[in-house]
Amino acid sequence: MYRRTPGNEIKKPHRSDFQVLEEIGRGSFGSVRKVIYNPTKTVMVRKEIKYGHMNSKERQQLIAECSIVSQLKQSNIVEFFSWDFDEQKEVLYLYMEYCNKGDLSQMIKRYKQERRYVPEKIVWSIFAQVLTALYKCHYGEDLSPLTTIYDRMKQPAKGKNIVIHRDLKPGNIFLSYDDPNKINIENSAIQYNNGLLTNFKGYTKNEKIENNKNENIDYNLVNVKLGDFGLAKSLETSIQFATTYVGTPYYMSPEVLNDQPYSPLSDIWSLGCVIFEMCSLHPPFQAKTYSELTNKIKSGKFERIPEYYSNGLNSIIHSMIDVNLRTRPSTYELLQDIQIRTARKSLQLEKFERNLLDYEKELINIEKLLEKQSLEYERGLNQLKEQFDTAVEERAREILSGQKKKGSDNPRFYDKRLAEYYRR
Ligand SMILES: Nc1ncnc2c1ncn2[C@@H]1O[C@H](COP(=O)(O)OP(=O)(O)OP(=O)(O)O)[C@@H](O)[C@H]1O
Repeated sequence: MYRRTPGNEIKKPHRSDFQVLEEIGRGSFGSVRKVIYNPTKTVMVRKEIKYGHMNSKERQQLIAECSIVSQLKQSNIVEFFSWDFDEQKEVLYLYMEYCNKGDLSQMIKRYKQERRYVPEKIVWSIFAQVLTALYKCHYGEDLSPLTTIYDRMKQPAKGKNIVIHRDLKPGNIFLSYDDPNKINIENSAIQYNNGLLTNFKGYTKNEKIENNKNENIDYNLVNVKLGDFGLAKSLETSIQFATTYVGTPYYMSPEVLNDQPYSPLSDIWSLGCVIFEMCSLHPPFQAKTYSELTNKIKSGKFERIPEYYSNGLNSIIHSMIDVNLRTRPSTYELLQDIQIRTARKSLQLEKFERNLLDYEKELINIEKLLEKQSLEYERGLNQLKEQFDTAVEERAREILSGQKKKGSDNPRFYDKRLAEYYRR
């Protein structure tokens, strides 16, 4: 992301390096737009956060959290590229990886509209990927790949750099196909034409966005990316958060509702609610009023997920939505579950297979290129051979007729052609 300048020093991207495209949504703190980072032609999102109302302490906290989140690099976490300020407008811009297949709330909505359950294999796969992201956040280290599903996992060290998400909900779990940047440029409302950005022919912006909404997505193939975290903490204390946060706390743990501090286990409660919703197509606790909802959450009583799903899945969800913090499992403990291990192993194998296929495609391309080069080489050689034969014939005719062509008495006239022939 950081490009090298002629002086070879690494330069932080500037706002002018980004081409701003269409708005893809609006959150509590401002709009989210697609952008292109011109030096690498990469599609990203730019999220804006208006900070005018914050006092200097809150601003400093926001910056500190940006820098923590920017260091969280893991393939199941939305990559954070850079940020900058527009001091006049008092807006902070965050530049992040663009996830091209929407988020989990949109996926749940689709299944609900189609009156279908999300297949259990997809539920486990998404569950395992979010846990992999949470492992990085809660323990500050990457989860090692599994050799077999029975591998013993070493107990993670007590993390120094613990990051708690604090706002885990379906809308913050993003979905993406592999190589999103390539796909995005093709699917975008604009396209490259000889290096210039032009409007996509035949589509108005809105039609194209609408088309993307109706596009077929194979949820077996999506990569899960956890996004939008950390920042909630600094914003939560701000006046804007208090006045604009209108969301219902469906995923908030009872301890947080009771004003106790967030802990990694609060994320586990929220994740339990998200997985429940993926199965039941509605959150575990619903109510008409805020106080009825918080009472239900604090009681911790909710129904079984539909019979369509296994007892194993039902019981792991119930273990997570547990009011008792002492018995609620940690990320590490959840990763021991045999179904989670199976889902992780199968994701690893699928990725390996995809890499093999890519490798095979690359080999086929190289083979075609070599074939083309060898044909061109042969054609060139034949041309030279013809030229040489013609020259020899001409010379023979000259000798026989006793005539001389200008320059042909110079032996180098023929040597040069011969040398070229043999050099080839
Ligand atoms: N990295 C991303 N890739 C693709 N789409 C994104 C990305 N980040 C946000 N979006 C989309 O932008 C829209 C607004 O997102 P944002 O996270 O700001 O708000 P929200 O989650 O809807 O609400 P809140 O601000 O209360 O969390 C959503 O439709 C979301 O799916």
